[in-house]
Amino acid sequence: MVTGEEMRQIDRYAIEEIGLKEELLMENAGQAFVNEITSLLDKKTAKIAVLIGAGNNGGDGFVISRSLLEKGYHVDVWLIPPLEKVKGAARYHMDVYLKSGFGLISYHTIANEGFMQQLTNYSHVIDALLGTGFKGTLRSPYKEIIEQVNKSNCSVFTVDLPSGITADGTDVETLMAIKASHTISFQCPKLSSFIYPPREFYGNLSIVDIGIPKLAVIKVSSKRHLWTEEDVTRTLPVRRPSSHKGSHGKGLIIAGSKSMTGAPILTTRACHRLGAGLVTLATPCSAHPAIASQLIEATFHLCPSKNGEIDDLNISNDVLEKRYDAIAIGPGLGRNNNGFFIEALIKGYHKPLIIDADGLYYLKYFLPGLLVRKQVTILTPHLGEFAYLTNESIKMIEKNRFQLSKEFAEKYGVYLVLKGPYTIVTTPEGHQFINTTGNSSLAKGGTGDVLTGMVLALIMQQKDVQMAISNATFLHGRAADYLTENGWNSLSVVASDLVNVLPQVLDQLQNS
Ligand SMILES: NC(=O)C1=CN([C@@H]2O[C@H](COP(=O)(O)OP(=O)(O)OC[C@H]3O[C@@H](n4cnc5c(N)ncnc54)[C@H](O)[C@@H]3O)[C@@H](O)[C@H]2O)[C@H](O)CC1
Ligand SMILES: [K+]
Repeated sequence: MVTGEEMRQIDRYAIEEIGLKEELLMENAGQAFVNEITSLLDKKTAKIAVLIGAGNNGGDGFVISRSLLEKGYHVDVWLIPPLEKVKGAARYHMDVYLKSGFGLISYHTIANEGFMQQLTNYSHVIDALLGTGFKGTLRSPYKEIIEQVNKSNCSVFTVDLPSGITADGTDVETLMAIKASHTISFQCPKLSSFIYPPREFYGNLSIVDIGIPKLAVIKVSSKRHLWTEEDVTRTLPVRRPSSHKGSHGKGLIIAGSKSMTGAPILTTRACHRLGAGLVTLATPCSAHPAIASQLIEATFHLCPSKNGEIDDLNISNDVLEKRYDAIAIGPGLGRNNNGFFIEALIKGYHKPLIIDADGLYYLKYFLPGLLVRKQVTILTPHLGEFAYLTNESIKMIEKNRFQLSKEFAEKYGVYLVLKGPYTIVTTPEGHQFINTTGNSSLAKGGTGDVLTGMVLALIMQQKDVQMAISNATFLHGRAADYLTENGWNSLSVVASDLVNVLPQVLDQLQNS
């Protein structure tokens, strides 16, 4: 996962330090693009317009056009800028294209509105207008061309990233960009392909290798990575036959209130489902009867309640440390008391602590306590909770999810799980791991409570905290995908469905 600048540095390193010629990389890019799309194009019926800009994205377009024409596809090349504006590697490939005996249409030979008419002759458009070199606001005639392509009935394949989208996805205000059905991106996914709303313009995304040596990527040391199924199957804890319930962790969940009894049930069930050995639920005595009838595997620690919510934990930190390997606090806690027991835990419980939901509401007043806390602390806010914690607007967070979560995690020395499509797990050192599972069925109450229970279960069974969190996040999203792929309508998935299909999801992974 790279920014535009990091991609440029990777390119430069491959070309200048390793000595791969840019023209070669461009040839590889064009050929890889064609290999990826031929299965989607019917050679007999497809009529393809390749729209070519002035930079190297356009250069790719010349390689793509030459390759498709050599394969017998019906292709028209539309060169948008005047010929003399095409430079460098793009110029090299334009010359190769022309000397291979193929022609081009210069956009400037037709009036602007004529182009709209022309588009009706094509079934497909290949967008090689702008790539990672795009910045600022779209200049003419690209703006008009993009509007017309989006209005046409053509199916659009876009080269590297949709024209009008920046690689970093920061300026999401005035989004005028190519709406692609497929994006074939080179070597590394760009940040904007995992940020909404830019992501919506990519359509189906495939990443193709264009022969850039891994050393070039490592040298630029981008600290953002996808957390893939391969990472999960490689790192998920495997049960040892000799294990016993004590070896899979004893967790405490502090959650629930008289008016919110479902959240602690979801969190506790999810924690059991993902293999925790022993789970105790600390909940106000006023909520206990309603919850206890639903949870047979859990034990309880009853807390004095005020306003139907936990008023005090009524247990000392050193007893907590002796009894529990980790604590998760927050689901359904309520916000009507002072939450001082959370501050006491931050200061005095020297083992891993997960703070979620209403726990984050109180945390806002105890943030300085995080600056001195040395032990593992995991925060799992959604966009709204993170906006509240940081006093930023949700829009601001959405535009700068990577940067803002990195700054927060590094400042407070916490693992930050910024939930949403493409949940980002950030470590205290600022490494970021992006989740790629899940769907809109997760956007409803209770799903966050389930994730909290899953994170608690795995951090007690895996040494590496980031891997445990990323695995929990992956499985959580994969449960939602499992449901929608097996007949559940995404509207009707409820949080407890996620918990119920975890065995199948684990089974699918371990047998994949
Ligand atoms: N390793 C790789 O990823 C490779 C990538 N390749 C392709 O190269 C482009 C990046 O090429 P670059 O020349 O840097 O820029 P672009 O082609 O994206 O665009 C520059 C071009 O666009 C004009 N421009 C910039 N901003 C605007 C604007 N707001 N409005 C209008 N026009 C604008 C600018 O003037 C330039 O003329 C990358 O995406 C890949 O597709 C290599 O081909 C192979 C290796
Ligand atoms: K493009």
